[in-house]
Amino acid sequence: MSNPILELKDASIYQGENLILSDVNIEINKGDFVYLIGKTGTGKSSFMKTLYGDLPLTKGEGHIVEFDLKTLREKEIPFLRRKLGVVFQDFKLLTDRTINDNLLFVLKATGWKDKKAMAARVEEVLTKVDMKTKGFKFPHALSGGEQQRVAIARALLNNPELILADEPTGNLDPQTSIEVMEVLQDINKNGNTILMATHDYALLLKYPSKTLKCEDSAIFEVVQRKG
Ligand SMILES: Nc1ncnc2c1ncn2[C@@H]1O[C@H](COP(=O)(O)OP(=O)(O)OP(=O)(O)O)[C@@H](O)[C@H]1O
Repeated sequence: MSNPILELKDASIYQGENLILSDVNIEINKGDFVYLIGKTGTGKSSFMKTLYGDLPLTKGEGHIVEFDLKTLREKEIPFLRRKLGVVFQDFKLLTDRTINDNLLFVLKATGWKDKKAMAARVEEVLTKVDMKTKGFKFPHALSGGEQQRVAIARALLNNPELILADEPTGNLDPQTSIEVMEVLQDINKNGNTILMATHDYALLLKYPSKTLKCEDSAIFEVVQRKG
Protein backbone atom coordinates (compact mmCIF):
# COMPACT_ATOMS: atom_id res chain seq x y z
CA MET A 1 0.00 0.00 0.00
CA SER A 2 2.80 2.38 0.91
CA ASN A 3 4.52 4.13 -1.94
CA PRO A 4 8.14 4.55 -0.87
CA ILE A 5 9.96 7.80 -1.57
CA LEU A 6 13.17 5.81 -1.81
CA GLU A 7 13.55 2.15 -2.63
CA LEU A 8 16.72 0.23 -3.44
CA LYS A 9 16.60 -3.46 -4.30
CA ASP A 10 19.71 -5.65 -4.47
CA ALA A 11 21.66 -2.53 -5.34
CA SER A 12 25.44 -2.18 -5.36
CA ILE A 13 27.20 1.12 -4.72
CA TYR A 14 30.47 1.68 -6.55
CA GLN A 15 33.18 4.33 -6.54
CA GLY A 16 34.52 3.76 -10.03
CA GLU A 17 35.55 0.11 -10.15
CA ASN A 18 35.50 -0.28 -6.37
CA LEU A 19 32.51 -2.00 -4.83
CA ILE A 20 31.62 -0.04 -1.69
CA LEU A 21 28.26 -1.56 -0.67
CA SER A 22 26.47 -4.63 -1.99
CA ASP A 23 22.97 -6.14 -1.71
CA VAL A 24 21.48 -2.87 -0.56
CA ASN A 25 17.77 -3.26 0.18
CA ILE A 26 16.33 -0.08 1.64
CA GLU A 27 12.93 1.55 1.78
CA ILE A 28 12.12 5.03 3.05
CA ASN A 29 8.52 6.20 3.28
CA LYS A 30 6.93 9.60 3.36
CA GLY A 31 7.36 11.30 6.72
CA ASP A 32 10.23 9.06 7.90
CA PHE A 33 13.28 10.40 9.71
CA VAL A 34 16.07 7.94 9.04
CA TYR A 35 19.66 8.00 10.26
CA LEU A 36 22.55 6.54 8.29
CA ILE A 37 25.46 5.67 10.54
CA GLY A 38 28.74 3.80 10.19
CA LYS A 39 32.44 4.26 10.70
CA THR A 40 34.38 6.59 8.48
CA GLY A 41 35.02 5.10 5.05
CA THR A 42 32.15 2.58 5.23
CA GLY A 43 30.28 4.23 2.37
CA LYS A 44 27.74 6.70 3.78
CA SER A 45 28.73 9.50 1.44
CA SER A 46 28.96 7.11 -1.53
CA PHE A 47 25.43 5.95 -0.73
CA MET A 48 24.15 9.53 -0.53
CA LYS A 49 25.93 10.45 -3.77
CA THR A 50 24.23 7.58 -5.57
CA LEU A 51 20.89 8.88 -4.36
CA TYR A 52 21.40 12.40 -5.73
CA GLY A 53 22.88 11.23 -9.00
CA ASP A 54 26.53 12.00 -8.34
CA LEU A 55 27.47 8.33 -8.67
CA PRO A 56 25.70 6.05 -11.16
CA LEU A 57 23.67 3.04 -10.05
CA THR A 58 24.88 0.23 -12.27
CA LYS A 59 23.72 -2.86 -10.41
CA GLY A 60 20.34 -3.56 -8.82
CA GLU A 61 17.27 -1.34 -8.76
CA GLY A 62 16.78 2.11 -7.32
CA HIS A 63 13.84 4.48 -7.30
CA ILE A 64 13.86 7.85 -5.63
CA VAL A 65 11.13 10.52 -5.78
CA GLU A 66 9.77 8.93 -8.97
CA PHE A 67 13.15 8.78 -10.71
CA ASP A 68 14.73 5.51 -11.78
CA LEU A 69 18.38 5.69 -10.68
CA LYS A 70 19.36 2.88 -13.00
CA THR A 71 18.28 4.69 -16.15
CA LEU A 72 18.88 8.23 -14.89
CA ARG A 73 20.36 10.42 -17.62
CA GLU A 74 22.75 13.30 -17.11
CA LYS A 75 20.16 15.84 -18.22
CA GLU A 76 17.60 14.53 -15.70
CA ILE A 77 19.90 15.11 -12.73
CA PRO A 78 18.94 18.78 -12.18
CA PHE A 79 15.27 17.72 -12.12
CA LEU A 80 16.01 14.96 -9.62
CA ARG A 81 17.85 17.46 -7.42
CA ARG A 82 14.88 19.81 -7.49
CA LYS A 83 12.83 17.15 -5.77
CA LEU A 84 15.58 16.53 -3.24
CA GLY A 85 16.99 18.96 -0.72
CA VAL A 86 20.65 18.20 -0.14
CA VAL A 87 22.47 19.49 2.94
CA PHE A 88 26.23 19.07 3.34
CA GLN A 89 28.63 19.15 6.28
CA ASP A 90 30.38 22.27 4.95
CA PHE A 91 27.18 24.27 4.19
CA LYS A 92 28.29 25.17 0.63
CA LEU A 93 26.89 28.70 0.70
CA LEU A 94 28.14 31.18 -1.91
CA THR A 95 30.45 33.49 0.04
CA ASP A 96 30.28 36.45 -2.35
CA ARG A 97 26.61 37.26 -1.74
CA THR A 98 24.12 37.70 1.06
CA ILE A 99 21.90 34.97 2.47
CA ASN A 100 18.90 36.39 0.57
CA ASP A 101 20.91 36.37 -2.66
CA ASN A 102 22.11 32.81 -2.02
CA LEU A 103 18.51 31.69 -1.84
CA LEU A 104 17.32 33.85 -4.76
CA PHE A 105 20.14 32.38 -6.84
CA VAL A 106 18.74 28.89 -6.32
CA LEU A 107 15.20 30.00 -7.13
CA LYS A 108 16.38 31.65 -10.36
CA ALA A 109 18.40 28.58 -11.31
CA THR A 110 15.35 26.40 -10.80
CA GLY A 111 13.07 28.47 -13.00
CA TRP A 112 11.33 30.92 -10.67
CA LYS A 113 10.55 34.24 -12.38
CA ASP A 114 8.04 36.20 -10.28
CA LYS A 115 10.15 38.51 -8.05
CA LYS A 116 7.42 38.92 -5.42
CA ALA A 117 6.84 35.20 -5.13
CA MET A 118 10.59 34.64 -4.90
CA ALA A 119 11.03 37.17 -2.09
CA ALA A 120 8.07 35.64 -0.25
CA ARG A 121 9.49 32.13 -0.58
CA VAL A 122 12.90 33.23 0.70
CA GLU A 123 11.27 34.83 3.73
CA GLU A 124 9.14 31.73 4.30
CA VAL A 125 12.05 29.28 4.37
CA LEU A 126 14.23 31.58 6.48
CA THR A 127 11.37 31.86 8.96
CA LYS A 128 11.20 28.06 9.17
CA VAL A 129 14.81 27.93 10.37
CA ASP A 130 14.48 31.05 12.53
CA MET A 131 16.80 33.15 10.37
CA LYS A 132 14.30 35.66 8.97
CA THR A 133 16.12 38.69 10.32
CA LYS A 134 19.55 37.68 8.97
CA GLY A 135 18.87 37.54 5.25
CA PHE A 136 20.88 40.72 4.55
CA LYS A 137 24.07 39.23 6.04
CA PHE A 138 26.93 37.57 4.24
CA PRO A 139 27.70 33.93 5.12
CA HIS A 140 31.00 34.83 6.84
CA ALA A 141 29.10 37.04 9.28
CA LEU A 142 27.12 34.04 10.55
CA SER A 143 28.10 31.29 12.98
CA GLY A 144 28.47 27.72 11.73
CA GLY A 145 25.09 26.77 13.18
CA GLU A 146 23.43 29.76 11.50
CA GLN A 147 25.07 28.92 8.17
CA GLN A 148 23.79 25.38 8.43
CA ARG A 149 20.28 26.63 9.20
CA VAL A 150 20.47 28.74 6.05
CA ALA A 151 21.66 25.66 4.12
CA ILE A 152 18.60 23.81 5.41
CA ALA A 153 16.39 26.74 4.34
CA ARG A 154 17.99 26.55 0.89
CA ALA A 155 17.23 22.83 0.75
CA LEU A 156 13.56 23.59 1.51
CA LEU A 157 13.09 26.19 -1.27
CA ASN A 158 11.47 23.89 -3.80
CA ASN A 159 9.43 21.82 -1.35
CA PRO A 160 11.59 18.71 -1.67
CA GLU A 161 10.03 15.28 -1.30
CA LEU A 162 13.15 14.05 0.47
CA ILE A 163 15.96 15.83 2.29
CA LEU A 164 19.39 14.17 2.16
CA ALA A 165 21.65 15.53 4.88
CA ASP A 166 25.24 14.28 4.81
CA GLU A 167 26.81 14.90 8.25
CA PRO A 168 24.92 18.18 8.70
CA THR A 169 26.27 18.62 12.23
CA GLY A 170 29.79 17.39 11.43
CA ASN A 171 31.36 20.85 11.72
CA LEU A 172 29.34 22.04 14.70
CA ASP A 173 29.87 21.94 18.47
CA PRO A 174 27.48 19.76 20.53
CA GLN A 175 25.12 22.57 21.57
CA THR A 176 24.88 23.98 18.03
CA SER A 177 24.37 20.44 16.69
CA ILE A 178 21.32 20.14 18.92
CA GLU A 179 19.95 23.45 17.64
CA VAL A 180 20.35 22.33 14.03
CA MET A 181 18.85 18.96 14.90
CA GLU A 182 15.83 20.70 16.44
CA VAL A 183 15.31 22.46 13.10
CA LEU A 184 15.48 19.14 11.24
CA GLN A 185 13.07 17.57 13.74
CA ASP A 186 10.58 20.43 13.28
CA ILE A 187 10.78 20.12 9.53
CA ASN A 188 10.19 16.37 9.82
CA LYS A 189 7.18 16.95 12.09
CA ASN A 190 5.79 19.24 9.41
CA GLY A 191 5.85 16.34 6.97
CA ASN A 192 9.28 16.42 5.33
CA THR A 193 11.06 13.10 4.89
CA ILE A 194 14.72 13.15 5.97
CA LEU A 195 17.69 10.83 5.53
CA MET A 196 20.62 12.01 7.63
CA ALA A 197 24.12 10.54 7.66
CA THR A 198 25.84 11.15 10.97
CA HIS A 199 28.67 10.14 13.27
CA ASP A 200 27.00 11.76 16.22
CA TYR A 201 25.71 9.06 18.56
CA ALA A 202 24.63 11.65 21.12
CA LEU A 203 22.03 12.87 18.60
CA LEU A 204 20.81 9.33 17.98
CA LEU A 205 20.27 8.81 21.67
CA LYS A 206 18.55 12.17 22.15
CA TYR A 207 16.33 11.85 19.06
CA PRO A 208 15.85 8.11 18.47
CA SER A 209 14.58 7.12 15.04
CA LYS A 210 14.90 4.44 12.39
CA THR A 211 18.62 3.81 11.87
CA LEU A 212 20.53 2.27 8.98
CA LYS A 213 24.12 1.22 9.45
CA CYS A 214 26.93 0.82 6.90
CA GLU A 215 29.35 -1.92 7.89
CA ASP A 216 31.42 -4.54 6.06
CA SER A 217 30.16 -3.45 2.62
CA ALA A 218 26.51 -3.78 3.68
CA ILE A 219 23.68 -1.55 4.91
CA PHE A 220 21.21 -2.90 7.44
CA GLU A 221 18.66 -1.55 9.89
CA VAL A 222 19.74 -1.50 13.51
CA VAL A 223 17.44 -1.56 16.48
CA GLN A 224 18.43 0.96 19.11
CA ARG A 225 18.84 -0.43 22.59
CA LYS A 226 17.12 1.45 25.35
CA GLY A 227 18.92 2.60 28.51
N1 LIG B 1 36.17 9.67 -5.33
C1 LIG B 1 36.51 8.44 -4.89
N2 LIG B 1 37.15 7.56 -5.70
C2 LIG B 1 37.45 6.32 -5.28
N3 LIG B 1 37.15 5.85 -4.05
C3 LIG B 1 36.53 6.67 -3.21
C4 LIG B 1 36.17 8.01 -3.58
N4 LIG B 1 35.54 8.59 -2.53
C5 LIG B 1 35.51 7.65 -1.55
N5 LIG B 1 36.09 6.51 -1.95
C6 LIG B 1 36.24 5.28 -1.16
O1 LIG B 1 34.95 4.76 -0.92
C7 LIG B 1 34.88 4.22 0.41
C8 LIG B 1 33.69 4.84 1.12
O2 LIG B 1 33.89 6.24 1.28
P1 LIG B 1 32.74 7.21 1.75
O3 LIG B 1 33.26 8.60 1.67
O4 LIG B 1 31.50 6.87 1.04
O5 LIG B 1 32.59 6.76 3.28
P2 LIG B 1 31.89 7.50 4.47
O6 LIG B 1 31.24 6.42 5.29
O7 LIG B 1 31.01 8.57 3.96
O8 LIG B 1 33.09 8.12 5.25
P3 LIG B 1 33.13 9.48 6.11
O9 LIG B 1 32.31 9.22 7.31
O10 LIG B 1 34.58 9.63 6.39
O11 LIG B 1 32.60 10.56 5.22
C9 LIG B 1 36.21 4.51 1.07
O12 LIG B 1 36.99 3.33 1.02
C10 LIG B 1 36.81 5.58 0.21
O13 LIG B 1 38.23 5.44 0.19
